[in-house]
Amino acid sequence: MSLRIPLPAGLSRSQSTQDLIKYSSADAIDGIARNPSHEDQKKVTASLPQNTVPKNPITMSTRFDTSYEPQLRQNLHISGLVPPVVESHDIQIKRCLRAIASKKTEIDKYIYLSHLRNSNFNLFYRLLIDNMREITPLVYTPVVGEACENWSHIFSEPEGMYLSWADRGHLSDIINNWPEKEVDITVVTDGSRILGLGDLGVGGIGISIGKLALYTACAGIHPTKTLPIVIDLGTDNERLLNDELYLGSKMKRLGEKEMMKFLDELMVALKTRWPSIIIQFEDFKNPFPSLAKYQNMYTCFNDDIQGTGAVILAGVINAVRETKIPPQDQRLVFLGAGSAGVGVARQIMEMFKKEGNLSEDEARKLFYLVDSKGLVTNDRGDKLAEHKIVFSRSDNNGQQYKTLDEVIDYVKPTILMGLSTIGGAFTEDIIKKMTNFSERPIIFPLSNPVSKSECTFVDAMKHTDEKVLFASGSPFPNYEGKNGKIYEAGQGNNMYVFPGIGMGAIVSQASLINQDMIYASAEYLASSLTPEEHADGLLYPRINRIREVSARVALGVVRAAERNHVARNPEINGMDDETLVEYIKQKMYDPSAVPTEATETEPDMWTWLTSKLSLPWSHSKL
Ligand SMILES: NC(=O)C1=CN([C@@H]2O[C@H](COP(=O)(O)OP(=O)(O)OC[C@H]3O[C@@H](n4cnc5c(N)ncnc54)[C@H](O)[C@@H]3O)[C@@H](O)[C@H]2O)C=CC1
Ligand SMILES: CC(=O)C(=O)O
Ligand SMILES: [Mg+2]
Repeated sequence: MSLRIPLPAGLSRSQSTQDLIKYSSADAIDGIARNPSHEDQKKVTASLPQNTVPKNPITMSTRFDTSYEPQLRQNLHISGLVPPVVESHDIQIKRCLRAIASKKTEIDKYIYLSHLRNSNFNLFYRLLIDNMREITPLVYTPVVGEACENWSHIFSEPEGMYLSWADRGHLSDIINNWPEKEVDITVVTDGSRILGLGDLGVGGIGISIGKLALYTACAGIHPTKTLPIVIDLGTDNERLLNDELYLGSKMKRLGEKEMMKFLDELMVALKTRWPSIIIQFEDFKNPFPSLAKYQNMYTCFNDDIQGTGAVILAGVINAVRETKIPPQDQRLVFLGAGSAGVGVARQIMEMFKKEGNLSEDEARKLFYLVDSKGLVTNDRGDKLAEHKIVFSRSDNNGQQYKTLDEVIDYVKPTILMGLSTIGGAFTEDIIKKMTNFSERPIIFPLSNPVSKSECTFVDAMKHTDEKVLFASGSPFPNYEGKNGKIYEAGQGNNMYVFPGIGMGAIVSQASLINQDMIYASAEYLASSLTPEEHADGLLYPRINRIREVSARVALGVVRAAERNHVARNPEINGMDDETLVEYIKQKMYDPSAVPTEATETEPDMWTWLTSKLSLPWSHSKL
């Protein structure tokens, strides 16, 4: 039985890795995707609706780019306010890279990059898109974790909205304070479980900002159309409560009831101001109630349950194929039975049902979930949280398995997943044991940031004699094998799907984001690897191709939205895959697409200054 998922129509597997790296050029992206003739390509583009090509207006925070020609500077009234040289983004990026290299700590690099984003987001995104592998870890996991932990100490500009319990009853008015007229997508966290770092209170806004930066870099959602939000319902983090610099409300975290009340009001406020807004829930300690309540009412999804489920499903599809063991003969142990663990287990179970022709019950029996109390069983004596019940075992003959070691000996798994927040939990002994149960053990330590990863890439490679099929939540450096071969660690992080899910929902104007759309994101991701990536043993595409990959994921999401009758954009009716993917790409923000001349309506310096003074921060459009 083959698990190979067919490529979406038009996706070529024939391009070289070198080509892929040049994805920032529109021609290169097209070449990778379809390898069309130039004439074919023109036909596709000509058939697109005329308003597709996005405008990229000069905004307050792109106003002082040194790439502007003298005439444009005059029109913008910025002559003399920028150094005289006119230089390309490439040259400016060299300066940025030098500046980053000169910073002594990673958090200093993070701070520098935040300032760059706020002072010239076109340059920031050019830098990020062209250097995904190097810069992503500085704006996302792992460094964003450190930033969130220290948020109240490094804070200098708002960059998003802080909504507190004291604001309830007025959330609509407060949402109206956001200076941008159009918002396509928001990431909302309550800061209660940031990566594997626990309750970081309002510092959690760093994760909303980081996720949205990736929406822009990976899927081309315009930066001004993204809105990071943290809801501040207190914190149980004593360090923060005792810190005079803490920026949030100094009170104990409120309970589930208050949170739902607050979210009810927030959802209405967001939808009232921006009726088509996509809402992504992120890093809630208990995200199940909000997903259950809102998923059929709003265009929303939960990244930790659904995004993670989809991205790991994609990696597992590719890894299971390598093991040559059919789904019905796989056995999976999950360390961690929280939102991510259960979300991932659910998605893989769906795939096993489909690909292995298994009933729900047969598929479910392949999964063994372990939480802080041991193997999740019906008779272990505690009241199980609702989300765990579906995977709770009843075949343990009254025996309770308390440690991961015991569970491994009992289950003899072929697949080991880590979503536990326990760094180093996959010991040498455990990794070695995995080689007894499968020639190619699948070991995915997925907890973030790196310090919480259940094992390192080096350990997984060494202790399995380089046989492991590996993916981690945070990036690991390459590993040089015994024969000098260089192995790359797969990054099983929801960043491979959430940008495409969001973009797909925006492009299709989806009224809802349902399971079929989430599952499609995994299928299209799994099938997006090039032959070279397969040959190199990768489970995920190389990260420098992520913009191309996100367009493919978005295509899958749009197709699923259409199948499920939740797509509302009449422009996409009847488009074939080739035209649709072109349409998606043309919607993508390109940081280099700046106008060469400003219109006469550009304000002079005085108007600019007054508008800047009256606005909370500098991203506002003129
Ligand atoms: N790679 C990725 O894309 C993603 C990774 N994650 C990571 O997964 C981790 C968990 O996230 P959530 O499930 O949302 O958190 P959660 O708090 O809902 O779940 C954590 C789970 O780990 C279990 N656990 C805690 N200590 C344990 C111990 N000593 N032994 C065994 N189990 C233990 C808990 O009982 C719970 O079931 C975090 O580190 C997060 O960063 C989450 C989402 C996406
Ligand atoms: C990646 C992510 O969403 C998390 O670690 O929570
Ligand atoms: Mg998360």
